[in-house]
Amino acid sequence: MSAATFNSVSCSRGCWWKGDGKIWTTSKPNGDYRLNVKRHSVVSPKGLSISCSKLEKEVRVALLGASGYTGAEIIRLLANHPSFGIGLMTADRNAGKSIESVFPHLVTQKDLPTLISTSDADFSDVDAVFCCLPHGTTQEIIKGLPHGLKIVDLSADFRLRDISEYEQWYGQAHKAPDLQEEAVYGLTEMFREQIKAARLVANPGCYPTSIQLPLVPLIKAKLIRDQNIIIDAKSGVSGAGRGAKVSNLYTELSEGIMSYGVTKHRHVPEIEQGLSDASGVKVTVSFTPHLMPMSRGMQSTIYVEMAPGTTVDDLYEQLKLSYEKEEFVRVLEKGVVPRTHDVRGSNYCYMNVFPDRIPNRAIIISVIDNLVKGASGQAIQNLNIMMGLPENAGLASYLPVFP
Ligand SMILES: NC(=O)C1=CN([C@@H]2O[C@H](COP(=O)(O)OP(=O)(O)OC[C@H]3O[C@@H](n4cnc5c(N)ncnc54)[C@H](OP(=O)(O)O)[C@@H]3O)[C@@H](O)[C@H]2O)C=CC1
Ligand SMILES: CC(=O)N[C@@H](CCC(=O)OP(=O)(O)O)C(=O)O
Repeated sequence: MSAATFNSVSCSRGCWWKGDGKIWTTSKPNGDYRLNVKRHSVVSPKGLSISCSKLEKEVRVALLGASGYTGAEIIRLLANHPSFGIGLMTADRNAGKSIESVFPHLVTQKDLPTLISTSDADFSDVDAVFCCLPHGTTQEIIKGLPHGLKIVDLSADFRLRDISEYEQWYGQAHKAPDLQEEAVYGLTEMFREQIKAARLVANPGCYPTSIQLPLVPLIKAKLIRDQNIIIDAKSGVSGAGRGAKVSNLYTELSEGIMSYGVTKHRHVPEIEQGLSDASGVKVTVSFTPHLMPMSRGMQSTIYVEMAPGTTVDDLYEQLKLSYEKEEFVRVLEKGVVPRTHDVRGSNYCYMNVFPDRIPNRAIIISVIDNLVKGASGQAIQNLNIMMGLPENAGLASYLPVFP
């Protein structure tokens, strides 16, 4: 016998509920209670484990890839979110486990659903999806989701407008070109208006976030030359995800620095897409990422040529002006060096600009936490906007963790 064969039950609080096994309503005031039924253990109304709880979090989100680093970070950040509750969590190798068995630091997060395989997920009870799956797996999964859901995809699968460029840099054909056309690039501070109306937001990569935030306003204002931009960037190892790789072993990483993806990192086309849009002509950059012996954090040090007659003070004032109303982007006092330590665990980007010793050149330093502003924090910022909530909901209370 399944839950659908009866239509009225009472819960442990003693209130009566009506329903069909899937959707339940109660006569409780304002309908702000949710009935919790363990559907898989249903034998009869008598055998049901039934309780109801006050519905404080009215937006139900699904978390695909909850057993990865960005998934865990979304769970951590949502603990303080006033409106987003997690209704569904998926995993691959970890399907069938509880979240605290995968991430013991989340043991205090009670009432989270058991991790299930993405292919077993039922989306009928959720309003929105955070997709934290590896790139290359995401297009087909998102294509199969019910149309009414708001989706923020943290992977790179919908970031490049030109699908031939996706194929060139990611080594496989795009599997959802129609969806690519409707996807909105989720660099929040730049595309807020488009994000409001979006159904699918492509959350930016961590390096592109730390690089575009300082460069886009300066290029738009024509204060720097849009050519000969050199970007030297460094990331904590969590940027590579939780999957085991020899190159990410402690012995390989500790007490050393490693450049990787030299001249061919897949974030190049994403960075160049954003900078070219800002400039109006094709921009190419020299970009070299480095793996640092730290778990999280990202710094981009960017060398630029200033436009004729422009000073470093002009660049500084433009950045100040561009971000004066932004909560999560801070242009530090003149001369103060941004440090990854100062944004760790928070959704902030800190930046500053310095004169180079070579005339007409400037050095920009931008730092973020790759897992927060570079991934899960910006994803929540975007879903807040998509759901018509305050943009800082659930994010403002996270101060950086220092040291
Ligand atoms: N880490 C970072 O700093 C950033 C990451 N991103 C992007 O966000 C996405 C998630 O990254 P991250 O959390 O670091 O990655 P992880 O490798 O830590 O986690 C990946 C998640 O996806 C699940 N998974 C893996 N393969 C499949 C599959 N074939 N089908 C269904 N589920 C699968 C894993 O399940 P299980 O572990 O149970 O096998 C896990 O839950 C990636 O696209 C990444 O590029 C974006 C910005 C920054
Ligand atoms: C240290 C490290 O390996 N970092 C990742 C970037 C993480 C990121 O921004 O992610 P996606 O584009 O994958 O979403 C890399 O270089 O591929």
